[in-house]
Amino acid sequence: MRKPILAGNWKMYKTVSQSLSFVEHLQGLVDDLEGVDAVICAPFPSLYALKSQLEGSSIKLAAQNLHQAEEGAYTGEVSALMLQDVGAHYVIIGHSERRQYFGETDESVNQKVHAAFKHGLLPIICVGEDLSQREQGTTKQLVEEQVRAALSGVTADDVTRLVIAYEPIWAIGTGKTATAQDANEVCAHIRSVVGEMYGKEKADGVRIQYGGSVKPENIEELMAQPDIDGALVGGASLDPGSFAKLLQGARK
Ligand SMILES: O=C[C@H](O)COP(=O)(O)O
Repeated sequence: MRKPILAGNWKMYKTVSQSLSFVEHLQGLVDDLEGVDAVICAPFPSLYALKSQLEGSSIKLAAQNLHQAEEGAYTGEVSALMLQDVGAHYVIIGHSERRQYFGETDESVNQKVHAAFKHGLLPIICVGEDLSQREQGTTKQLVEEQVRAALSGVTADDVTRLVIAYEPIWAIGTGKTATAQDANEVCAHIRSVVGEMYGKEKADGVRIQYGGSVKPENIEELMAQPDIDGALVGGASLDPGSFAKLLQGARK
């Protein structure tokens, strides 16, 4: 049985004080997180402050990116060790916005996955097609290539610790959600690819999220699908009331 995982990706929103106020408000709304892993993917400046505020809470922190190098002259970048040091537990890798605007490639995604594991961070690996790829019918092929590339060299022990987020690009921030059945079909395909690489037992242990215009109104329908184990939520994760409802809806 896979434990659902609901992650709020704040993207480039919220100052440190806004982040702290969000968590304070959320903690007043949610007192029981049994049955769901709650993750906040905050901007870099907020992570350290949130670490202290979340002391004793089961809410986990995630970063939204990392650099693959151990350290070095990479102005503006942040390493896995630095993120682990400020309390990150997970790190998003290969989000489509990073692939689109910052030149992230399947190769750099794979390097980042290895860098994350080396310092005890658990990757949330994002994959997904754009609208033209969906219309051309190449979604499964593309997602398969992304998954195979991202997991290259990852051990069978580590594979069950990471999370894969299927996010169709055309559904991100657009209000258009893939139907729950379509989303599940791609998530099931991702699981079968992991199965080909690592065996069915391992694949059955990997958590696969859906992302793209997830809201309190559609989370339960998505979570009812057998291969969807959680969600990576952008816009609807920015408000504590909405995030609390998403956490509630993510429990299976
Ligand atoms: O990381 C989250 C995704 O990009 C989804 O964003 P969204 O929920 O605003 O569509």
